[in-house]
Amino acid sequence: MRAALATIDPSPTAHNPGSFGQVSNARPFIAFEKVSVTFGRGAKRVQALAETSLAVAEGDFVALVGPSGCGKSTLLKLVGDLMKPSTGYVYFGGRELGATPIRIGMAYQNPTLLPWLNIRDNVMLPLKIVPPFRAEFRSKRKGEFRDRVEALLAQVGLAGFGDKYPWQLSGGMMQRANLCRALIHEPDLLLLDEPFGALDQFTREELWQIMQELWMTKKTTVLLVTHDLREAAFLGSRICVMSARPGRILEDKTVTFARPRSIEMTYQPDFVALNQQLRGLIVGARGGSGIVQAGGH
Ligand SMILES: Nc1ncnc2c1ncn2[C@@H]1O[C@H](COP(=O)(O)OP(=O)(O)OP(=O)(O)O)[C@@H](O)[C@H]1O
Repeated sequence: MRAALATIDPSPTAHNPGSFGQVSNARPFIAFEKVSVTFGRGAKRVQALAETSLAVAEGDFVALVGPSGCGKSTLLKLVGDLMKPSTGYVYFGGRELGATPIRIGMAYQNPTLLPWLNIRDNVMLPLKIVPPFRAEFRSKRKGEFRDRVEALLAQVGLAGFGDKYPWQLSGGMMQRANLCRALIHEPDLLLLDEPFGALDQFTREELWQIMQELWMTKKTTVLLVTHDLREAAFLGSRICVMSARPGRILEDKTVTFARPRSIEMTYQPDFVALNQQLRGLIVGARGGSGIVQAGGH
């Protein structure tokens, strides 16, 4: 195990073009250094991720896109410490993952709210579990922590819904509550794995705007996995396009559209052009069949 981050070569290489495009020589907040992941052995061996390096600055919003099965979720699992790389290292704040406590918030496609808790208690759950909040949970749960939950619920348009139970909410409302729960403990890093994938288009676009506002106010570092190229370009400050399995980062694009971004903006020519460019990269990565998953322009 390596304790601290050796210098990662910040220059793009032929093997991994442009993957450090945005990051200076400064120590990155999150770094994947030559990580690869292989599952199984022998005939059942599957290489999910080819040797991949990626540096993420604090406050970045990085969207990961790429063909199905290319290893996007695997990258999130690595940084979430849910699995170890077969080769390479993952660093947080310059030290190998695990050496420094990291607070992580997660939201996936299906909101995992506990059905026996009301929305307020669901959102408050991380404060009960995660240090340093848990030490003060008993004394603050009816005061400061409750106020914090109510403020966050109001920010996502759920004021007055704290007493409701998950089954009393629509899918979009549950996902808003899910985002609140992912953010209530002020995570260092927010991991989003297709969190809006199951929603209808209008609800999804509403949630993009809410997510953008949350990110702009909280400045949390975010890694988002999505199949929706409009979503990636609306939310991301960077978009990393991955190759087909075994995935690696083919292209690392900085998205410079001014914020706050509006839904109308996504129909403007420069936004559409970016989407087409991304789509072309993914079609190429898939072998040029022209069929891209839902959401691509
Ligand atoms: N535990 C596992 N055992 C064996 N293979 C696995 C395991 N987990 C993932 N894989 C394989 O690794 C590859 C990458 O999976 P991953 O979920 O990271 O892809 P993805 O890009 O997120 O896919 P999608 O876009 O379809 O959600 C896939 O081919 C998957 O089948």
